[in-house]
Amino acid sequence: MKGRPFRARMGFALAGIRAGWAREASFRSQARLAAMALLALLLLRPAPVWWALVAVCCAIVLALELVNSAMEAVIDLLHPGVHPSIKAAKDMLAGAVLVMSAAALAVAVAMVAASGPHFLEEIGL
Ligand SMILES: Nc1ncnc2c1ncn2[C@@H]1O[C@H](COP(=O)(O)OP(=O)(O)OP(=O)(O)O)[C@@H](O)[C@H]1O
Repeated sequence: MKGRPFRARMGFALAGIRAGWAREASFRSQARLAAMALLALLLLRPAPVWWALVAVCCAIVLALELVNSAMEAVIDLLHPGVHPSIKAAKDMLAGAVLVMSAAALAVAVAMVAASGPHFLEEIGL
């Protein structure tokens, strides 16, 4: 299975994103929030650094969500039963997504605070 051509590996990665979308409601919710962030960027048109910051935050949250789902799937396959260590592992994975989501929210608030006044001025308010 190793050493496949780049095109095939890209296909696997896209299939992974499609699987995350199809199987995980939380991935779909985070993807919708990322789309709203893009809309806010298009409306507010802040400095380029904000585009980069928001893009990196959205990408990390979505990537963590995929890692979370992948780990959960493997854990459930390897050990279908209930176990306190599995609870700890799954809760830590969820915690990782929460930590990054909080950071992304902070960046979004800072971006709106920084570029909101300029936007209101532009539209005459
Ligand atoms: N096999 C298990 N053993 C022990 N605790 C588990 C196990 N599976 C899930 N849990 C715990 O039960 C709680 C709910 O987990 P569950 O996976 O149902 O919901 P979730 O974390 O919201 O995931 P999802 O996003 O897939 O709905 C969590 O605290 C989780 O750690």
